[in-house]
Amino acid sequence: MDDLVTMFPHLSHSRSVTLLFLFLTTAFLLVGCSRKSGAVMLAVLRWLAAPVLTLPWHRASGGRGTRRGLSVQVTDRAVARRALVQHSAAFLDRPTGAVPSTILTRNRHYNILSAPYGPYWRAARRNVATGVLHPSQLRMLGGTRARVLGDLVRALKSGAPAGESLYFAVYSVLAGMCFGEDVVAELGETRLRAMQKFQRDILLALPSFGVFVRYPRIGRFLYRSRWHRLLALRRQQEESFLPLVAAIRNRREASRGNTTLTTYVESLLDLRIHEDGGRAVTDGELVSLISEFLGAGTESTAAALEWTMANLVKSPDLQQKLRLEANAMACGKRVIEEEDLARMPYLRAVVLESLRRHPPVPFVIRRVDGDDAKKVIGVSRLPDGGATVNFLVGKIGRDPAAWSDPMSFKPERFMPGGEGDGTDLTCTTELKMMPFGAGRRVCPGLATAMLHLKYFVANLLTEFEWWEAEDDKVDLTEFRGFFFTVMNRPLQARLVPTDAAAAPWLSN
Ligand code: HEM
Repeated sequence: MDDLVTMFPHLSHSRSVTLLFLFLTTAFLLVGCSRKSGAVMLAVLRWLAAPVLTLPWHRASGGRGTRRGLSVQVTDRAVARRALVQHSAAFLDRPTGAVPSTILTRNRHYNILSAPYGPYWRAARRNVATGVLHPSQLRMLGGTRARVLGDLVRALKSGAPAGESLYFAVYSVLAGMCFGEDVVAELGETRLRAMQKFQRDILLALPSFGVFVRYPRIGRFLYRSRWHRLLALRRQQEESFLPLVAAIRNRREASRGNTTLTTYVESLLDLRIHEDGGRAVTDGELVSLISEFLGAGTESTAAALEWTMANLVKSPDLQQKLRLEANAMACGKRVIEEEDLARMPYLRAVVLESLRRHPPVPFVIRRVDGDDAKKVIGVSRLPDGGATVNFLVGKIGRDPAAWSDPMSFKPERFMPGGEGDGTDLTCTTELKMMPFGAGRRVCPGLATAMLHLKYFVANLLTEFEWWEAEDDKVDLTEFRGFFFTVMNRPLQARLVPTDAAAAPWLSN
């Protein structure tokens, strides 16, 4: 039954939905509610879906975008920039059901990713971008990063699997930024790991919940066990996060004025939506915003970190070149910190090449309507309710017109004089790759992600030599999840400590 989720990606068209509803009701009445009825209904729905998905919409012009059904796919860099940057006002909303929180809360509690363009989105986005993700705040988090790096290095030295350990490290840093170091310390590693696990469970289960957004009225009756699972997962989120929020709320009065560092939860408690009567963020929104911060921030950054380390394992010569740069920076220091990273051009090149070659978020998606959008995507009319435009991030970053030998991993292309020299990740001046999206809804975590990627890669290379395991070769095959592109098999590597004496702080 899972393929129903992908079968009806665009059934928002009013006629299709009416037709679907009539058929479904008839089928339901005919076959009754027995378990076997599911298979019959699936066949009916499949049959019903076929003509809807093959509506003869014409091809989009203005690049190599092709238009199928009610969806436009853009692979051309110029079209992507024209749409997302130059005509950003027409490309502001994401389609309902394309983002996790919309699905999990059935459109009831928005976070930044799922919010339609408007006062709530503006306030929530400004809060995170000028608050916890702002470079001035990141600078104050050196202690959190060093604590997590220490735990990570210890785990790797004791033989913990590389891929899984990288994910937990990224999650731990973000949890520190979200709740504060003291709350995370009180939680302890076991509970933090449990929180990360259920966040992952949600991500894996989400694709199967899309039916409840598309069929809000009948979905819960047709897919009863899925419905109960969705409610249970959301309840688990609330039971996990809200007690932490309450603890922070009680505690912060005491520390008010004593610290310049504001955690994400504290900033959310202070947030007011001025254009909406000055209201505070509701508990439902709080849970969705926290879940987004931990989920979107971890899965994307950790996937990129894993891809980067995997490519370095595959290319010992590149790894050694980067290690020399890192060692020169580490010289006599406990850890390579933020200010050092800015002086490591090859490190930046390696991370950028990894994001170009393996962007963790495979597409950027928008719901569009109106004349401006029509002009940009090159169509004369749009169906009722607009169209979905899908910018294929991976293809754009591998465009042979922009990148020589685009499938190869060559960090040198981002060094001075290379074709990627000066690449603008926000795509404001030029769009050559767009791993963080573009335009007004570009990822607000860009600077944070780049800092964490560079920080972990640099320090992990000074700590270890990363070799391919004899019996478990690194496999660079991609697994396309619903929201993220990750390694098909988690990274395994043979780690050789470079010099235990160089890191005496780890023996604490
Ligand atoms: C390597 C790491 C990351 C990658 C590749 C990535 C990628 C993306 C992409 C492609 C988008 C969609 C942009 C668009 O539609 O134009 C996005 C949006 C978003 N990202 Fe990230 N992201 C990363 C890290 C983070 C981090 C660390 C956070 C926060 C902790 C974060 C929070 C968000 C949020 C809140 C949005 C929604 C923005 C909006 O709708 O206004 N991301 N990200």
